[in-house]
Amino acid sequence: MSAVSSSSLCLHTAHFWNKPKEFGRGRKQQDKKGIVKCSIKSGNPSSQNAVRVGVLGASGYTGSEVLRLLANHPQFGIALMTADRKAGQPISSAFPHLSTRDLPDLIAIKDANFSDVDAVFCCLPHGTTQEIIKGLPNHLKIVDLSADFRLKDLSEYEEWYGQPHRAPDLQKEAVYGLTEVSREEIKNARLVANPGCYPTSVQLPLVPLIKASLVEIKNIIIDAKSGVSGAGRSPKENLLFTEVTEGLNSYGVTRHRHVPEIEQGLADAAGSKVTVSFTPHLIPMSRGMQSTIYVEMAPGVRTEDLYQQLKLSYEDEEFVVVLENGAIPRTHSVKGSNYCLINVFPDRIPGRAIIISVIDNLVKGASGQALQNLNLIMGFPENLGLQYLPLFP
Ligand SMILES: NC(=O)C1=CN([C@@H]2O[C@H](COP(=O)(O)OP(=O)(O)OC[C@H]3O[C@@H](n4cnc5c(N)ncnc54)[C@H](OP(=O)(O)O)[C@@H]3O)[C@@H](O)[C@H]2O)C=CC1
Ligand SMILES: CC(=O)N[C@@H](CCC(=O)OP(=O)(O)O)C(=O)O
Repeated sequence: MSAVSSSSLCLHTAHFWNKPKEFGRGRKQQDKKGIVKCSIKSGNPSSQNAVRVGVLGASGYTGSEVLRLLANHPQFGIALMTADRKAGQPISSAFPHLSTRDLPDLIAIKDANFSDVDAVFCCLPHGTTQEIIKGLPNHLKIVDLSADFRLKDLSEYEEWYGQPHRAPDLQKEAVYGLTEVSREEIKNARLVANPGCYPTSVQLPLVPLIKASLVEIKNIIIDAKSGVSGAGRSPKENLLFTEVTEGLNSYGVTRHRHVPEIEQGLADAAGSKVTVSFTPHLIPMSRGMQSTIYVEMAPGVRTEDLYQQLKLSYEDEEFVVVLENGAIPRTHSVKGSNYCLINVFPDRIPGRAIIISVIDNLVKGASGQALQNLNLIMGFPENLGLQYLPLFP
């Protein structure tokens, strides 16, 4: 796969997701290449014009989730969508659930012309993403959902990802996009490294508690569980129905690549090195993630203090909700939404507390947070296109 070609297919139109397809009319508006004509000017966020967005990796789970979320976005129009194996196909063959809207066909990245695009969501596998982003034109705002630009320390990147970083200069420029923590930096970023799903579910509860010195930064134990969509759409033997259903699979024990990402975020909050025990598990459900976090409280601190601090930290946040005392956060309560639900409980072991945090791995853990970040970059209200209630049951 190569970097972007400028002599390639040019898509001069953006597709507005906020209107359902007009059956019988929409098709008539297509030109010979099947491109739907819409009179949408490109990206001046301060005016009423639409921002023209590209989705790289639109045939994957996070890419399709970006498309679903953009359906309710009044300002972002979809200008182009890429795939690898599925390049050349209409989106309806990759994702029948998206076939009720007029969208561009999937194309290879090498055939994409970004001259008329303002911003991209990069929903590609980690490792290959850095080369692709390196080849993108400078005018683009980029929210990268992969892990490629998350670790500031390049030697740590090499240690955990097993290869030297191939775009170190871009790495220096990237802003880590945990929205509630780095909002102001994100607003001015060109390249945002969207956090991993597990790190999002862990950092949202722990960062305010560590910043307030309410928990000890040693002895943090994280027991985390993810639905299978967290592993992406490419076929893998360990993701077969027979391997996953009716079972619980731990993986990456002691060496999951989200360990350094979590430790980096917690160290920033603490101002000193933090080491965590982190064990992820695959559970037989499509989407959803829970992190159960065991912490030791600072001397004299009570569980109630942790609870009040979390309440205070997130009282003005729309998407992070600290539940009422004693209520259990459940993955069912966040499915399809951008919410993170948190609560804290006293442990039977004196001086310790148990924190439970749940998110939808594909929304707050990926595409929803990415949209939150692009809204910020483009100067729009952060919640635009994200006010979905969870799907329950
Ligand atoms: N799934 C999740 O819950 C989360 C995922 N992430 C990260 O987001 C990124 C995307 O994940 P996800 O959507 O799950 O992955 P998928 O495997 O579902 O999708 C990957 C996408 O990238 C395309 N692709 C694969 N290889 C290449 C290549 N060499 N060149 C160009 N395009 C390529 C695929 O095209 P095709 O289908 O045609 O092969 C597909 O569109 C990953 O980095 C992942 O780690 C982050 C947070 C959560
Ligand atoms: C269930 C499952 O396999 N989950 C993925 C995490 C998904 C994610 O956030 O990955 P990135 O860091 O690549 O963005 C994993 O454990 O690798």
